Amino acid sequence: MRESEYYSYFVGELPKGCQLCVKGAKLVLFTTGICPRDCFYCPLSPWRREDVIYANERPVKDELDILEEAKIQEALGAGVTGGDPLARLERTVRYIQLLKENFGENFHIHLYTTGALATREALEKLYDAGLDEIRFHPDIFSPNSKLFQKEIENIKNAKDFDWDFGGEVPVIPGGEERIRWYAEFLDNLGAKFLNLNELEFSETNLRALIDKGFKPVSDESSAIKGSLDLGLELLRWGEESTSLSYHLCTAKLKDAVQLRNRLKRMAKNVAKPYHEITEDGTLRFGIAEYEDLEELYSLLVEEASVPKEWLYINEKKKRIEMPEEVAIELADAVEGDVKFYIIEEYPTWDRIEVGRIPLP
Ligand SMILES: C[S@@+](CC[C@H](N)C(=O)[O-])C[C@H]1O[C@@H](n2cnc3c(N)ncnc32)[C@H](O)[C@@H]1O
Ligand code: SF4
Repeated sequence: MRESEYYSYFVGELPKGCQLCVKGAKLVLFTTGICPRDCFYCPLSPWRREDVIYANERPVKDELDILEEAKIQEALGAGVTGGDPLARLERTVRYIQLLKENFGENFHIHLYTTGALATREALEKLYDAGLDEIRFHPDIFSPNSKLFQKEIENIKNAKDFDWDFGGEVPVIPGGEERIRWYAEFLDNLGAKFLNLNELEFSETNLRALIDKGFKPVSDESSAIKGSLDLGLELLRWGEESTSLSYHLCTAKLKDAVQLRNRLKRMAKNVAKPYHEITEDGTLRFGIAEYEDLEELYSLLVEEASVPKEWLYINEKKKRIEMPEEVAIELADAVEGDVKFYIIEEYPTWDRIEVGRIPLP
């Protein structure tokens, strides 16, 4: 077992999908929130459990939204996710074709599924559309359920196609026997890898996790205590006992490496002349807030002589955006009720604000 340079651990080689993901080069294509399962650890928010479509954070109204987002990210591939993308099979197949048609054969596409809907016919359609890699997440922690039996039967179909296939499950403390069973099942089937995810809480699943006795690692982390250590133990076991590759993907990898790298790729394509791109891939700039934006704009252009190309009236957020240095200077010079701030935002479609410093 080795530690990667991205705070994760592996045995053998990282699946191609992971290699591109850590670089922030995988578009996250969420083709539906519909899912045949109801895992107690499901991290999806209620509005993501509907039949909604997103390319990263961008809601998809038509196919152009997907292409636009992939271009902004300079994506080299996509991870197709959900819900269960197979719950809307025709749509998922169409999007895989669309990405391959527009970005070429080498645009690497992997897909996550429960396996519940992965009939031979469904897999054939995905394979014919160009899917490169498929990851199964059956309900291994509820082995007596009917759905689980069906998932396991379906997964056996994956070996008949010339793609990379494997498993991906969260490491639930106490679930080691089940994970070992799944690793052996995949190994006997001739699968390539088993990915293990450090268990994380979200607003949605926190209650259920606490009720089962799980606890967060610390106030700063979304990881659950005991999951990482168990994952490491499973990798050591897997290295000895199976010929699969393993990747233990940590909460820290997702937050500190994958997200940061994706933001950096996107920032350079969305930054306006008044934005500074920070080391974390966020956009930093100044803003002025005032009730009459037209009046404020005239004041800045005519009296303070700020070049127009440095100013942007953001009607939606009711503010004027500008370079940080200009806001600092103006905060000193302009009197009255205008409020100046330095802002840090993600370069994502939803432009989440991650920092706000008021200027005196
Ligand atoms: C976010 S899901 C997306 C696809 C699909 N909904 C699923 O669960 O397979 C991708 C992977 O995340 C993992 N996962 C699910 N819930 C998790 C949680 N609370 N913490 C960490 N990983 C989780 C599973 O291993 C799953 O294969
Ligand atoms: S399979 Fe994924 S989307 Fe479906 S309930 Fe489980 S965690 Fe949620």
